[in-house]
Amino acid sequence: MTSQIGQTRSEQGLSLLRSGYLFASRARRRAGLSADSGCPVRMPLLGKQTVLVRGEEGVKLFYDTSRVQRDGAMPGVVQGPLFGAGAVHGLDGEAHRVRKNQLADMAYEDERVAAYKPFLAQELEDLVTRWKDGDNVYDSTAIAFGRASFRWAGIPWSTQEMDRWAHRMSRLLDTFGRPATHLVSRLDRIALDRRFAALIKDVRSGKVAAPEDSVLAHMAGLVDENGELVDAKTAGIELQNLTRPNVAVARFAAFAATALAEHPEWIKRIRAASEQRGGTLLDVPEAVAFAQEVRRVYPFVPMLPAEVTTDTEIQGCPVHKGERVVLDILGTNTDPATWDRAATFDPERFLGVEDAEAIPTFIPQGGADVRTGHRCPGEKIAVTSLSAAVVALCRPEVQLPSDQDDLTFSWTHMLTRPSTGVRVRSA
Ligand code: HEM
Repeated sequence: MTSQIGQTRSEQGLSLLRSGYLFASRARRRAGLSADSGCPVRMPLLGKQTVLVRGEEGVKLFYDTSRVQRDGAMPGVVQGPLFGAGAVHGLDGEAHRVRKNQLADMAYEDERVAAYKPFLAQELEDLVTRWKDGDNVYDSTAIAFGRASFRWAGIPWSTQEMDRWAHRMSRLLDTFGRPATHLVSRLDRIALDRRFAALIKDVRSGKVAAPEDSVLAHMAGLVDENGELVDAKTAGIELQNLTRPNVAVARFAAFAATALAEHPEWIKRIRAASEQRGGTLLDVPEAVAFAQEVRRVYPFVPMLPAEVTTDTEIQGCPVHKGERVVLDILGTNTDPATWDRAATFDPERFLGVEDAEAIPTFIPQGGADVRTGHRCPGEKIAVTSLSAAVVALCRPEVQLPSDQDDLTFSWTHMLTRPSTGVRVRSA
């Protein structure tokens, strides 16, 4: 542990907009620290004193509910379009515990994940066939993951309707939070909220039959901390929060395609391991390790904000009640203090690791505990989707690109991805 603290006195909002994923390392440098320093940095950010933290100590502070809260911490420009108004992400205390447990029961329990796998495998098998006409990994896996999620959730839509909503969900991720496209994300959010609220109302009125014990049936019956049914709009938003983020795994799938193109030795290994298991797409250990390494080093969620509720300190840096603490997600996943050859892409590091979620500094989908904190309940589903897509991309008939347009992406643009979506074709 160190007591060195970085400090910047000028407002850093513009730097956040300009620097994207490089913001945290630039902030450390600007404060006189090295880019990969583990020391906290204090700065004014978007009009509020903020302490930027990373690593194990940072995770401990950020997830300590006796010292921080989420309510009001996420800028509205992100919270509204991305998660939806009143979603679990912004709740605290008992309201959060009760809502979160109902969602984790759906997404985190092994039986629910097992129930998802056949839908996913079917969609990806069909996708490899569709790749004969040429497509891109991002758009095509977004549709495949969307269809698999909606079917898993028991949503009784036609394939065309599933594709329409999966497309709007993936467009949300490409457009929210940017002045030029913000309106598109608002319109998609309004349309999605209306469609999902109508579905919940139809289930509640008996007009639509939700399969017994399905995710849809449980979300239609979502209750608050007083045991009261939550309103249809909020229940619809949480049903989206159990399906939309799986569509978002398409971003990691696009990054995985670039990583495979750059590490062809892993294509051979993953293909052989799948063939040894009869050609399955599911649970291939080499593909799971590859997926974990993609989640560790490729840029997706950059940082998370929370508000400090009591005077405290981190590594000798005072943090005052009412100030903001920002957890550097990417900087924690690649923190040289805890990761060997932190900047090197090496899936080998995850081979034989039984429970990657237990690594305190591996937080691509948040840290600490799923049931008691805000950690994402969808990690098992995300890793299932991503690793199966990795196996599909390693099939002998699949051709990955070598064009730089497909293999590069901006580090200053949030959310980033290769702009082509990574073109793909199967023979
Ligand atoms: C690309 C894949 C995904 C990424 C990068 C991701 C990332 C995250 C992150 C960073 C958080 C916030 C953690 C925190 O605030 O401490 C979160 C929360 C959440 N995620 Fe995910 N997630 C993904 C996939 C999923 C999936 C597949 C599901 C559901 C099946 C899901 C459902 C949720 C829910 C419901 C929350 C709110 C948890 C809470 O506030 O208590 N996510 N996710």
